[in-house]
Amino acid sequence: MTITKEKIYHHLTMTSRSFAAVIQDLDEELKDPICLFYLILRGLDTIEDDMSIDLDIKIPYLKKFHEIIYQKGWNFTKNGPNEKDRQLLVEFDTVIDAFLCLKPAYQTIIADITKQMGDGMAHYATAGINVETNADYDEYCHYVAGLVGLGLSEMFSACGFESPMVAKRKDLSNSMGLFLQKTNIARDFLEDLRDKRFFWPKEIWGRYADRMEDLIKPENQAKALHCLDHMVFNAMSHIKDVLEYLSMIKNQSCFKFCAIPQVMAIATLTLVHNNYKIYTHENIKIRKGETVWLMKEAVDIDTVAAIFRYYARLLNNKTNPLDPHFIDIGVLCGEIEQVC
Ligand SMILES: O=C(O)CO[C@@H](C(=O)O)[C@@H](OCCCCCc1ccc2ccccc2c1)C(=O)NCCCCCc1ccc2ccccc2c1
Ligand SMILES: [Mg+2]
Ligand SMILES: [Mg+2]
Repeated sequence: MTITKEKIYHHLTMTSRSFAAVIQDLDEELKDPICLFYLILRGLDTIEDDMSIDLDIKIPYLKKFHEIIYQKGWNFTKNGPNEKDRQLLVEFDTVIDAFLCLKPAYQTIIADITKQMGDGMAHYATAGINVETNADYDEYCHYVAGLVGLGLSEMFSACGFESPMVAKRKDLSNSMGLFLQKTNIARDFLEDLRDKRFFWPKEIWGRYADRMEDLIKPENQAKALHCLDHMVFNAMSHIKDVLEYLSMIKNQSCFKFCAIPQVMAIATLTLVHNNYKIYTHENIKIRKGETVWLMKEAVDIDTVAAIFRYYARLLNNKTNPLDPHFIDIGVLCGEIEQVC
């Protein structure tokens, strides 16, 4: 391993518990391109997430990041001291050196997704622009996660591991990202509220409270749980697309890479559903043993479908009959059972 490669995989393990493992298990042809795709977008996200950076500094960086990745020697030291992945940007020149060694086809895919994501993040970072409607919510999640799915599908098809059809089904690739991102947004309500980051759409929370922060008041517990279940129901709407996408993936290394984050997400969503701890605790996550079991089991479409069926039934059993979405969740779980 050259020094650069060692540094690259060090940054990967430092910035992501969940994605580092699945990226490192990828076939040699895709491991470096996807690792760098991850690090470049994590670098972009580290600028987006840092609320201590003035907008008139932040927004230009978000929009020009797709050009910065070609500038040898570039680093960024404007992150606040508490920004969790700031070291990645302080040493970003190593990422750029490795990116410039990739095959041009991968460089082009990465740069194109980075440009679109940066433009989308800049739009939603603009003062006064918030996630208000369900359409805004889908659009924001498309920018920060759906686009990752599109880029990954393009790489799978470009290297020949998967059919060109995988890159063509942008709707399914987009849903792969939306399911993961919406699960995290439902899970991280309290952390994001503390950071004054509002991702839950007003079209949803507005039906249960006058202000989003009212959801954490103990006297609003029943409405807060109905709101949470509405967010869970919204995320579940992507599951059919996720299963259809996974059924297209034939290469074993690509399949595990795609399937593991999805089964972790359905397990997390089931834990989050109807769980008042979302409003009282941060860092809610599934048990280590469950994670190990899911990573071992998610090896083929039949087992993954069975895992989704298992959690859909678990989630349905947890649903409170008084919940306005009780019927809808039951219908959706029934559909999942049919698709699987
Ligand atoms: O700061 C944090 O730690 C969390 O940040 C969240 C946020 O700020 O909203 C948020 O940041 C989003 C912007 C940067 C995207 C970074 C990323 C993530 C996973 C990747 C996997 C493979 C290749 C490239 C990848 C790029 C975040 O990390 N959300 C986690 C869900 C994103 C899922 C992306 C995704 C989409 C489709 C996929 C299909 C197959 C396999 C993995 C997939 C992964
Ligand atoms: Mg982030
Ligand atoms: Mg972000």
